[in-house]
Amino acid sequence: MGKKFLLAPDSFKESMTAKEVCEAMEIGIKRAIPDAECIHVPMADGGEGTVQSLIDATEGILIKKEVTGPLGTPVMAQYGILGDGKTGVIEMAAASGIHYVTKETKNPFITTTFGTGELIRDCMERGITDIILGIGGSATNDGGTGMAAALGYKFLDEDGNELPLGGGYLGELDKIDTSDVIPQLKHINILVASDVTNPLCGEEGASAVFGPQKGATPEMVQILDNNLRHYSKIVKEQLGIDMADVPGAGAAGGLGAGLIAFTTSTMKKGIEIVIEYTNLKEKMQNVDYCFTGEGGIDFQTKFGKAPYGVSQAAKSVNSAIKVIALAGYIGQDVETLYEEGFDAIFGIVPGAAGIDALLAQGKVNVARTSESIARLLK
Ligand SMILES: O=C(O)[C@H](O)CO
Repeated sequence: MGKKFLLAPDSFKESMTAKEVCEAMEIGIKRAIPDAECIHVPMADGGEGTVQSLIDATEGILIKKEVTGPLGTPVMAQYGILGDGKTGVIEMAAASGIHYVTKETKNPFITTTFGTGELIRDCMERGITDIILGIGGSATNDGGTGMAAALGYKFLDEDGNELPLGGGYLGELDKIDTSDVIPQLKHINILVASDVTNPLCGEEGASAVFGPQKGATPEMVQILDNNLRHYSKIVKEQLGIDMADVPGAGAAGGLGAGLIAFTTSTMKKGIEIVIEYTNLKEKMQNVDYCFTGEGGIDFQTKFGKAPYGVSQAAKSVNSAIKVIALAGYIGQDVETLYEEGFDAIFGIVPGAAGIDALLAQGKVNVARTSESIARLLK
């Protein structure tokens, strides 16, 4: 009987989607072992590429939707519906990401997560009840108020006027009006995959740590931080929810906090969500070898990146499964991963070349490296 290989790489950013990496791995393996059985499970860790990988892994569909971008102008975003037909998967950056602003236009006083809320609303209108929401890579610092506004919450000043969108105005927040919240919202469960565990405010908070990359000067950081503190005080007083110190509340400019306050949400590590929704462990039964990988692998891989999740899953299913990782770039202290379930780690780069050429040749390099490895496994 042919050897059984499970192929579960993350994408190699700017070079290949996770699905393309699976295909290139299979080409290489079959050159060495023609009767090898290859199971493809494209992976992700909750960040960029999660929608594509989960759609590919579950045979879901991609939905395109025009929404309000971070600067208030329309952007064309996309999200996924998984193969089960009832789970939506959204990357907040698709609607509210930092790639929509430039050096000239970035301004966390006015950027908004409204478009992320519109994507959630679109899911609801299609009868979706469960949403996986990857948060991070945002242009925003609005505490998720824009997202909530798209779902019917109103943020009012002391004269009863609605505040303009953006984190710069939250210092004037006096009342949160819930009378127009979309009723179905309470039936939606959101599984939040956050890229960081920072709290909402303070030295480790959203404004201080991530505000500068979104265009905040030191003075703006101070104002934004005070505004988020004031906002969390009002939420606590009026809605009885204390979100300030929840790990991840400060992710995506405080969208983490907004999700806790205004929706039924659970935060979980992105890779755990992906492992669950792709049924990775079930697919690992009776597997001989597990190939994984990512554009870059180093000691940080063990802090929740996809190849780490895959190695842990494989060893928990059967410690005899050999876990083999491929990467374009192998970085610092990679040998520490040998204690984390990785059996071998291979670089795919054949020799010195410009980065553009290497990115363009990703599939060839993955296939060749996979073939070489598979020749040892015949
Ligand atoms: O979007 C951001 O603020 C960072 O990615 C942290 O979540």
